[in-house]
Amino acid sequence: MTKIAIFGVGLIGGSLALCFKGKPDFTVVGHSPNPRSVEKLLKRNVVDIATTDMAEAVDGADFIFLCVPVGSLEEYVQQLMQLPLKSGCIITDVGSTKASITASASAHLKEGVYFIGGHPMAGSERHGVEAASSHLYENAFYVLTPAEGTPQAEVDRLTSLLSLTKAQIVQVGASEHDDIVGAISHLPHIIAVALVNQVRGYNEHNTLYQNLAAGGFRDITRIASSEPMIWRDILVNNREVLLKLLKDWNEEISRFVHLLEVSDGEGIAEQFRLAGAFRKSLPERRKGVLTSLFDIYVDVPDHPGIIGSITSLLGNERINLSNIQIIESREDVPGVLRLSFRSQEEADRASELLSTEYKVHV
Ligand SMILES: NC(=O)c1ccc[n+]([C@@H]2O[C@H](COP(=O)([O-])OP(=O)(O)OC[C@H]3O[C@@H](n4cnc5c(N)ncnc54)[C@H](O)[C@@H]3O)[C@@H](O)[C@H]2O)c1
Ligand SMILES: O=C(O)C(=O)C[C@]1(C(=O)O)C=C[C@@H](O)C=C1
Repeated sequence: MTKIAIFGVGLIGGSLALCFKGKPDFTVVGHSPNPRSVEKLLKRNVVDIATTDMAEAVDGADFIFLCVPVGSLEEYVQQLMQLPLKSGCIITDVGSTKASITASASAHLKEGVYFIGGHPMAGSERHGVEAASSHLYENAFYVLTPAEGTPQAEVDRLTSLLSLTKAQIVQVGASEHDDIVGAISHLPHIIAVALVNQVRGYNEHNTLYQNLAAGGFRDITRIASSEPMIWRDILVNNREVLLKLLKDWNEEISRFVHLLEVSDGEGIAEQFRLAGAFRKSLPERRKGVLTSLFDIYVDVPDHPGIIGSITSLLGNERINLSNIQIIESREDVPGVLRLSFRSQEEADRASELLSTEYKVHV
């Protein structure tokens, strides 16, 4: 029997619980200090057992996942060290920063207990167990930051458990993790929030700003809706890295200020070319898709039955559709559908067929 205790069963902890629950010989215990949350976890069937009692949660646990906000992680590790833990128990966390918790947990560990920092590079702007999904981690990277001296056998044991998430596990140094994730996750959250607040200010005097905000604004600002307390903790924890990144960001913005001041159109185009080429090289990892797919994008009018019409058109021509997705950032404007096919030939046939009625982008 493998017992897994999860503290903080929200978006990330709840998604982990759903990956483990129901697997043969696994028991998943969720902990919350709030009795109402415990009831909710049981009602939603996310865990096998839910409790407000920390000692009960960790009693005999083989793995303990700390999925609470970054600012509470160290306190949790210290509290766990006061409790009887099973010999060989692995404590891990999912916090979005890794240097401070990896150092502090390693310093407080007791004999026979291991700490291995973790961070799944998947999530969303939503929060709470209501947003949890067993598919959240599929094909995502899941970073582990074992401190020096952690036996590789223990890292392997955690890696083996995490294979149930279908994520790709990678090991990175804790400080290197914070530098990189600061740039690709924390800085973008600051930029999104600052941009929304800039426009929010203009909108106070003219609500047309809000009404005209379309795909571009929505694409870049989705993450501005993220949970404030989660992000307060992340940004404060990684402040040194972020202060340096914001200096570099100011330089990037100053470059644009200069290009505009001197009306350097070619310079501006070059910035777009450089960014576009780099962005194109980013690996695409879509949830639940393990083999490569061939996509086309279709502009569709926003009226009922449109998806049915498209799938019927394809079905009548025996073109196999593997996946269909409404591009979320345009959810309430006439939208774009992404249609995925298993072969280029099918994607080409679909494109030819649908272009007679719709605007198709390949
Ligand atoms: N949201 C993301 O995209 C994302 C991605 C990867 C990692 N993370 C990390 O995962 C952790 C959890 O984030 P989440 O997005 O699941 O948030 P969430 O709000 O969905 O879940 C947090 C859980 O912790 C509980 N909690 C909140 N404050 C607490 C406190 N002070 N003490 C104890 N419990 C508390 C909440 O009740 C909830 O169950 C954070 O450390 C975050 O940095 C988040
Ligand atoms: O997709 C999102 O909404 C996220 O914010 C996920 C995201 C990210 O920035 O990529 C956010 C925080 C994490 O710690 C890891 C992933």
